[in-house]
Amino acid sequence: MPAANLTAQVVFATITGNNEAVADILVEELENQGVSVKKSEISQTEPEELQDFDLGFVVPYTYDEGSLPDEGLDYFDDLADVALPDFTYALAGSGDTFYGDLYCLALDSFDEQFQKTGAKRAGELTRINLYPGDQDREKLAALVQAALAQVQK
Ligand SMILES: Cc1cc2nc3c(=O)[nH]c(=O)nc-3n(C[C@H](O)[C@H](O)[C@H](O)COP(=O)(O)O)c2cc1C
Repeated sequence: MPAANLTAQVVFATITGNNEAVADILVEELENQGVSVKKSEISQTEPEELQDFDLGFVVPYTYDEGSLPDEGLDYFDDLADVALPDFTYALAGSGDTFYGDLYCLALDSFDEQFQKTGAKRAGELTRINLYPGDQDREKLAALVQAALAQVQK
């Protein structure tokens, strides 16, 4: 399937803007590949919406002691009950390396939750320290390529 016929949803959570910047890079990289993209703030999004797309990206921040975004808790809980057999998802997010083992832990939590849906992850959990820089853009471009390769298999 040419990428031009594919659709993707990019769901993000942010307080200070770093994760929206990550989401914007993903949107740009996807659109550069001809994918139609819908960007959506997590508290305004139902996980069932993923069923309307070929690919899903979730971009959460991590807060106190490795916690999920508060405003994303409903989305997170409801995600476990959505059937996404063979759906391709990918995860990226900004945290702060200062937090050591808790660095970007929300990505690990979302990965576990997605496993319950039957969806398959593309690429690695893409952890970004604070605001995304040039190297992060390269990592995010690679993540998009991995997701497109998986969905086009
Ligand atoms: C009170 C507080 C707790 C935080 N806890 C974590 C954490 O456990 N792990 C982590 O990686 N980052 C943590 N961070 C850092 C944020 O995740 C990081 O600043 C991120 O870039 C914020 O994303 P946003 O700009 O999209 O809101 C914390 C930040 C604050 C203010």
